[in-house]
Amino acid sequence: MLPPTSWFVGCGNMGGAMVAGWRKAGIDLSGMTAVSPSGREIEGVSVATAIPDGQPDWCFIGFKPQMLADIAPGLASHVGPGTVLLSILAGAEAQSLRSAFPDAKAIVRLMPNLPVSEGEGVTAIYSDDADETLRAQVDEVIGALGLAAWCPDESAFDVIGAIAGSGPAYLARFVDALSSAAQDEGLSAELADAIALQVAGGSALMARATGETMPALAKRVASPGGTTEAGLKVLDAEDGMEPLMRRVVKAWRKRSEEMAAAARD
Ligand SMILES: NC(=O)C1=CN([C@@H]2O[C@H](COP(=O)(O)OP(=O)(O)OC[C@H]3O[C@@H](n4cnc5c(N)ncnc54)[C@H](O)[C@@H]3O)[C@@H](O)[C@H]2O)C=CC1
Ligand SMILES: O=C(O)[C@@H]1CCC=N1
Repeated sequence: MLPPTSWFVGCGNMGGAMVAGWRKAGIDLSGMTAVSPSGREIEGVSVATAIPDGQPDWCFIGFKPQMLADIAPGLASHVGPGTVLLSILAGAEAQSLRSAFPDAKAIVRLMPNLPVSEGEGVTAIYSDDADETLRAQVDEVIGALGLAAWCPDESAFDVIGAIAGSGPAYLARFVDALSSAAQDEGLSAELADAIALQVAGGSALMARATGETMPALAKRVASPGGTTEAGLKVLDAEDGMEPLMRRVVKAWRKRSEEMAAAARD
């Protein structure tokens, strides 16, 4: 579980979701301090408005990637040879983090997504210097938030980030588009939103329970020559869903590479 002392420097949307997930999983957070300039209360952890004295066992960083160059110089002396640095910053590569925190015991990159707050998240994990003991500890702590996926390299880490880290936003757009289409056909916004979300949630739950593949699920819904098939023809067209998602992931990767280059400077 979490070591005796841990800090979460920059505990906003995403950091707060991780804390909520650990709370829900019953993880002991008594040794965790969130460092947050706003001083906003975060249930379950103590909050400091400035970096405290000392060096924690683990130091999570969860501020915006663009702030790394501003925050790291003041934080680095607190990340000593006994401190593991765990970063959720998109785009900041292990090598850049190592330069910013040269004394860290190990550098671990995490790419979580917001459903960690419900214990239903996906978190990509990468480290090139964590030993077996640390890997097992990280596995346990991150595994409490949902699926924990260790990546062999940062390229795989980026792919998981693209589909899981950002995935809730992409899925939100799909569900919203389904609702908008229903509203165009005359349903009220309230009913259309509720139905679109129930379709997404229900289908995901069913597929996970049965282990059914997505093509098999679609086939089971679409009667030959029926209404679903007519709709699927639009989604399956040459300029349909798959090429669209490929463009989405390519745009993610391009932006991630730009951010990685900026963090290297
Ligand atoms: N939102 C998401 O779904 C995901 C976000 N991430 C990563 O998480 C990080 C944070 O993103 P969000 O939580 O969405 O942003 P956010 O803006 O909600 O959180 C950033 C937090 O950093 C704090 N902060 C600002 N200056 C600070 C300072 N000098 N010292 C300490 N804390 C400071 C802010 O008060 C805020 O609470 C980013 O690096 C992003 O790449 C990663 C995966 C998913
Ligand atoms: O949009 C971002 O850059 C972060 C990384 C994944 C989700 N949010």
